[in-house]
Amino acid sequence: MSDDEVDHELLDLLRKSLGLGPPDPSAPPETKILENAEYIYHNSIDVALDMRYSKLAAAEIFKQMQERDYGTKTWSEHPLHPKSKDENTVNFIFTMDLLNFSFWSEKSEAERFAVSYKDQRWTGYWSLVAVLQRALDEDIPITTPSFWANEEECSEEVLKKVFRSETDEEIPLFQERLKCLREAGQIIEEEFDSSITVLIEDAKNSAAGLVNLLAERFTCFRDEGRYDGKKVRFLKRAQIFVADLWAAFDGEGYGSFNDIDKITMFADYRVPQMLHSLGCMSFCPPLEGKIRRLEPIESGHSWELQIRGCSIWCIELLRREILKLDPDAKVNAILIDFFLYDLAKEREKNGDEVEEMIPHHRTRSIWY
Ligand SMILES: Nc1nc2c(c(CN[C@H]3C=C[C@H](O)[C@@H]3O)cn2[C@@H]2O[C@H](COP(=O)(O)O)[C@@H](O)[C@H]2O)c(=O)[nH]1
Repeated sequence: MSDDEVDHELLDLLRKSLGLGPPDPSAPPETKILENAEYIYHNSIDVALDMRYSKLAAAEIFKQMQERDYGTKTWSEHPLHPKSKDENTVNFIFTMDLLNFSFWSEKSEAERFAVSYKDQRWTGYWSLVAVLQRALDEDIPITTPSFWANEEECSEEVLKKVFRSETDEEIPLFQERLKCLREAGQIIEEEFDSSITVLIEDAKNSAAGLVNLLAERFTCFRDEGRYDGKKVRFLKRAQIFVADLWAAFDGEGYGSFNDIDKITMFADYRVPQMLHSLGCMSFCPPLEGKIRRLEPIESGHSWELQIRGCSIWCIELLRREILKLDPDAKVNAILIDFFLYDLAKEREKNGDEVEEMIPHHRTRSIWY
């Protein structure tokens, strides 16, 4: 019996013993991600959050977001993000967030995987966006699910060309990315009429519902762990897919969700680094030492789960603090997260303060 089935079995027993009926199918969907993050935070001994710095950071973040008029429209202003409000952008975003993981390299800045596109050299997340845009320019239908499932047309050789690098280093986890494409292509063809918009429509405008649907039907989106024996969900790429849709479509059309504020921060490796540099999050000496020595932390390790869970909870605290400053603030976990990611990349680009920042933690996985 899988963990899931055990959980359901126990829940059913508990319901019966309390004289409760079966779960109400009409109840709004929940992801349990924020609840799990709070659980991790309250049971963390190696990662801590600092309330004073979090209050200061919340005020500063809110001030800068207002000064920059930071909102959903910012998403489309990024040079590489698609601008059209149509199905092509839906497909682009799905492909992007299917593969939106693990860009960090052990090599130097000059030797790491990099993509040259539109006269610029892109690394990290932006190298993936550049790869997709370049492939489309070269008439390779890289954002079409039926293409991914077709091993003749979408051969490993074609994908090597799609993901070709300016350097000798190939994109990290190339084989895992290929598997994600194959799995997603097959499932979308078999269960969603080969259409990502059908998948979105199945969630009936619920952000939480769409996140749960992705986690349920695609193993490559099932980003979960076990902390202190309890199953915890992060679902980072499923959540950022919904968030990217919402931002790209400015909350309309395919980006229209009636519960978008149920989406939490995306537990990646860049935003926790920002939270540390803002003084909001700190690590016990052995963990901090491991991070500073760039030593790998294995996926699922307690330290990794604490970093991810406490980061999600920290952004929730920042969100609550901002709403205390201004109850009408148009701010949610998504926009705070996006803002902190963009701020991290701005700092990296300007080269300022980067030395002082702690390195990001090194976990190699397909989850983020
Ligand atoms: N929490 C969070 N994680 C994010 C993003 C983004 C990009 N989102 C764009 C969309 C809207 C925003 O305005 C951004 O322009 C990528 N990542 C994650 O970071 C890592 C890549 O880091 P680096 O190697 O340095 O590029 C990798 O785990 C990737 O999955 C985000 O927004 N939030």
